[in-house]
Amino acid sequence: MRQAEIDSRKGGRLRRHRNSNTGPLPRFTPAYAPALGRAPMHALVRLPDCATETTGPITGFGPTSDSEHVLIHQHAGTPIGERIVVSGRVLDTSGRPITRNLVEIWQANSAGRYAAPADHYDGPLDPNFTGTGRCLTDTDGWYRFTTIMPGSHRSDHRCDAWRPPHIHFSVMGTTFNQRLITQMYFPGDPLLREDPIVQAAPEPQRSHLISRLDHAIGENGWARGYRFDIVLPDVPHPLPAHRPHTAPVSDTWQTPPQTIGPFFAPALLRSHWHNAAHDNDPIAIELTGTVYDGAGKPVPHTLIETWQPDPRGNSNGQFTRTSTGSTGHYRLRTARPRTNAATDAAPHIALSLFTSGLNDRVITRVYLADDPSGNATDPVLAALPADRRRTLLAHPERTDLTTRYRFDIALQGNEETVFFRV
Ligand SMILES: O=C(O)c1ccc(O)c(O)c1
Repeated sequence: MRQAEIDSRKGGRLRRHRNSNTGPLPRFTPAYAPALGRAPMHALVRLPDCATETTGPITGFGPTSDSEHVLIHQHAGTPIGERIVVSGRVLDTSGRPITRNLVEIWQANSAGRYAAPADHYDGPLDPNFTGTGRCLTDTDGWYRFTTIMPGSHRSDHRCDAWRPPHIHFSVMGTTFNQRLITQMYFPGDPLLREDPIVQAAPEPQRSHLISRLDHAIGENGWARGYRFDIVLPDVPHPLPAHRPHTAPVSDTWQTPPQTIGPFFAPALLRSHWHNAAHDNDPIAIELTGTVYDGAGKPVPHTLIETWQPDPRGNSNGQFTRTSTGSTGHYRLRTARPRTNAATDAAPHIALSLFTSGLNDRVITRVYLADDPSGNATDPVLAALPADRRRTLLAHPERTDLTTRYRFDIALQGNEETVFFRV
């Protein structure tokens, strides 16, 4: 199909989106091809502030070693490329530093190739570069990585399109609401103007995706420095006595999300993170399902994270992270959700889904279908039309060892899952 034809079909779909007054999803962009089959068509449903989404995993899974922020020392030899230091502060819009918070990055090597099995671009791999790093912010919200300048990646969606060199950033934030995945770009890059992922972010936020050359951050004669600050939305803070360190910034300073893309696995996944329950926990449940696109096809390389606060209302809840891998299917293990002292909601699990084609994550809730009396009291379920309410129910499938629930997620189509705005 010719590009003009593709664009006009996409345009038609987008117009229908607008006319039906249901969407599109914020930051939907038809020029970013996988968005077409994946961006939900229904408007996001506003969630009331509730303990589930206003608590969070705080540091998530902390780094296991100090060297994880130096990406050029992870192998026996030195990776090929220009050395750079990337550093900045993580703040909220009140100017409060987000401290001891997990920042994770991943990027292509200097030839534009990711060391991820899902990347089939034929640029050379560098045996000395994985391109993944992690660190915790310090007490002023600073993070710092030493890496190499990424090359431009050939887009899978158009053979004549090259992504501007970029570094993917994942920041846990202090609550489920604040969780952010974005991308950092480099100043003066002519590819920025034509990249549909960058362009999907509205100005003035778009310019906050572009780092600043900063010699104070680099190391004289050894590495160039780039400054990239990340501003998360303000949320009720778990530490009310905490004093702002900088002046508050306006909401338009918030760092916009950017797609996770398909190549996050080496950076974000560890083999045990899909399991938040103890091995012999009698109340653990398994949650399994498939993520579907609008054509009913499974969606591979999708990141799923779940969160449920401790039922006593403190912040030691359960967090899981897993992916749909190459099959589109996911499996995780967590505690059976219980009634939470701090909410009037029926037991449920909060779930975020990040995938290529979506510049922002989508958020949903998992309720258990075998708790009809509890679900009948839930104000969020009650506010939904009956035919959409059922998309939030996980169905039990008994096994010998544990209770397994099935929760399929449809990004589009007749059974489109209800997605929320927080
Ligand atoms: O969604 C994608 O296909 C895609 C590919 C490569 C990237 O670097 C990226 O950010 C997204």
